[in-house]
Order: sequence, then structure tokens, then C-alpha cells
Amino acid sequence: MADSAETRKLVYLVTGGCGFLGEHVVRMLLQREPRLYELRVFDLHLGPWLEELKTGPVQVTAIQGDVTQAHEVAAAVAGAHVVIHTAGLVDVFGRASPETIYEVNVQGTKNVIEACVQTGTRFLVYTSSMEVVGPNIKGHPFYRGNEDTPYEAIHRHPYPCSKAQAERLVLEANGRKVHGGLSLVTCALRPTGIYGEGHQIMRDFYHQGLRLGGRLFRAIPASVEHSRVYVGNVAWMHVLVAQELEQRAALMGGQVYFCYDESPYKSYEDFNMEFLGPCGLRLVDTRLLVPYWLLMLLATLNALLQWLLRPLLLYAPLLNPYTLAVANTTFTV
Ligand SMILES: NC(=O)C1=CN([C@@H]2O[C@H](COP(=O)(O)OP(=O)(O)OC[C@H]3O[C@@H](n4cnc5c(N)ncnc54)[C@H](O)[C@@H]3O)[C@@H](O)[C@H]2O)C=CC1
Ligand SMILES: CC(C)CCC[C@@H](C)[C@H]1CC[C@H]2[C@@H]3[C@H](O)CC4=CC(=O)CC[C@]4(C)[C@H]3CC[C@]12C
Repeated sequence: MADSAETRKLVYLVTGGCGFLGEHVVRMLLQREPRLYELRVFDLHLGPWLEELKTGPVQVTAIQGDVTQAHEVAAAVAGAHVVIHTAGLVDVFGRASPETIYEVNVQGTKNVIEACVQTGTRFLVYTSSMEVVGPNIKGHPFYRGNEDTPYEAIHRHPYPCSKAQAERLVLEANGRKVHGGLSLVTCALRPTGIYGEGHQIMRDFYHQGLRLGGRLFRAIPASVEHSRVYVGNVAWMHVLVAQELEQRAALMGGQVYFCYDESPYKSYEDFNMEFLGPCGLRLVDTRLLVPYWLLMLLATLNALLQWLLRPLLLYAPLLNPYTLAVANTTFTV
């Protein structure tokens, strides 16, 4: 399509646009949305890489802001055609308090919805999570499921609970009248575990492997399968949904879709080895080395230590009872 001022008229806002997924969404929009006139990137912490994007044909506006502050969100949303709300506190390690997780994930989402209603923005795409469904606290497997698969989605951890509440708010907001009288069209996407360029947990495993002399020790049975999804594909799914919402409002409005791209079903560790193996690490052994009861004991100890040390320092290792349960439960879509 010709790159003329007439074809470029849309204003997009990406919240959390400097995060792992958000950055990919921002770059994908610049590459694949020819109608884009202005791209607003809203984040608590702005990345220096945004500067290099400001020289292209699209006006890139960096907005340092906090989704928990309704007035900041409203100012950023005003005049935007589409909002892609990826901002969130992704914390299953106990780094933040449950209150903070709710404040960012639930109140932040409420603020985004209310800003759309007040300012007349009609299209809202929300990054939810597979964690809204499961794995549940009972450790039930979810095997090759889809959006209609029955599953007991019962959670206690603040992260999945907050994502579930926020997702519900977004879906319930579909059809609300926005300023100007038209209807809000919302859609939620539930990525499975995301991987790709900029994935911090993959880096953490890499450095842990280096510290252990190039080895990682298998902790989870190879038979426990997870669906993982490439970050570029998650970004692309967000862009496609954003582009299609207007034309297919009746079909897609108020709907939720899993985000998965046929990356191979593997255990969490075996999947990581697809990348860490070529980087020189190896997974010891092909058999399960550490018994589950010992892992559970270590995970519980970690949780106890976190609680005891909290007044002095933040102790937040990858292994805790919640992450162990998630890693140890099959969840494939
Ligand atoms: N990483 C994963 O495997 C998955 C992530 N998700 C969801 O995808 C979204 C993005 O996650 P990631 O990119 O992995 O996390 P991330 O932590 O890399 O990105 C989140 C971004 O939101 C920003 N943010 C946090 N609090 C904010 C606030 N109060 N105001 C404004 N910005 C704020 C952060 O600064 C960060 O740039 C989240 O909503 C998360 O729940 C869903 C499924 C899987
Ligand atoms: C040796 C340990 C037992 C291995 C711990 C691995 C864990 C840190 C990760 C296993 C599964 C991950 C989660 C899963 O991919 C689903 C997610 C979805 C989200 O929305 C946010 C991230 C996460 C909760 C992800 C977090 C790390 C794991 C628990």
C-alpha cells in the first residue's frame, strides 16, 4: 500500500509497550499496520530503543505513565482508535505484594476500560493469559484443550486471580457505549508461556547453567507437556485482532482466544533446551533426577525463606510451590 499521509490515519496506544511482549507489538505494528499515523507507547519504564523508532514515517510518542493512575491513562487514551493493553505485573515469584499485583493488573485494566469509555475509543485488545484457565490448584492436566474445553479454573495465587478478574472486566465491557454513542468492542488473548528475544527467564536459566558448569538438572518429568508460544507470533496475533475488530465486531467482540502457534509440545525444560542446547548447555539426565517430594520441600523452604527474609531483603527464586505446580502440570492448547 502506498505510504501516503492519506492512508495513515490510525492512532494506536500500546500499554506496557516497553515490556517483553509490548516491544514486539510496537515493532510489529510499525512493520505491519500501513494505516498507522501515530503510535503511543505507554509504560512505567520507557526503553532507550524507542528513540530509534522516531525517525520513521509514523509518529512514535513515548509516554511514561502508570496504569494505576486513571488520569494518566485517560490522557494517553484520548484520541486513540485502538488500545492494546499488555501492561501488567507478571509476578509468580513473590517479588511484589498481592495488593500491588491487583492494583496494576485489575485496577490498571479498569482504568483502561473507563478511559476508552470516557474518551470515545472503540477498540480494546487485552493481553490475558493461559493462567486464567490453568493449571488449577488441583494440578488437573489440560490436554490439547481449546476455549471450549471444560476445566475447573480455580486459583489462589494473586497473578492468575488478577488476570482472570481483569479479563472478565474486559469481556464484560464489550458493547458499552463510549463517548460519542458508539459501542466498545473488546477482545482478550490468552498467550501460553511466551518465549523469544528478550525472554528474561530463559536468560536466567542460561546463567544458572553457566554457574553449574554448563549443566542444568532435570527437575520435571519429560512427560509433562506445556504449550509455548513465540513472542513474535503473540505480537502478530494482537495486531491481527486489532486490525479485524472493526470489521468483525459481532464475531470477535467479547471473545477470548488462546494464543498458541504450534511450537512443539514439550516439558518446560526440554523446550528451553531447544535454545540452551545450541548455546552449549546440557540437561542432565534423560531420567528424572530429583524426586518430586524433595523439590516440593525445597520449594516450600524457598517460600518460608522469602517470608522470613522479607523485612531484610527480597528473596525471590524461580522455584516456589506455585511455579513447581505450574511446571509440573500438563497444559497444552
Ligand atoms: N510472559 C509470559 O509468558 C506471558 C505474559 N502474559 C501477559 O502478557 C503481558 C506482558 O507480559 P510480559 O511482556 O511478559 O511482561 P513484562 O514485565 O516484560 O512487560 C510488562 C510491561 O508492563 C509495564 N508495566 C508494569 N506495571 C505498569 C504500570 N503500573 N503502568 C504502566 N506500565 C506498567 C512494565 O514496565 C513492562 O514494560 C502481561 O499482561 C502478562 O500478564 C500472558 C501470558 C504469558
Ligand atoms: C525447576 C523449576 C521447577 C522450574 C520452574 C519453571 C517456572 C519458573 C516456569 C514454569 C512454567 C512457567 C509459567 C508458564 O509458562 C505460564 C505463565 C504464564 C503467564 O502469564 C506468566 C508467566 C507464567 C506464569 C510462567 C512463569 C514461569 C513458569 C512458572
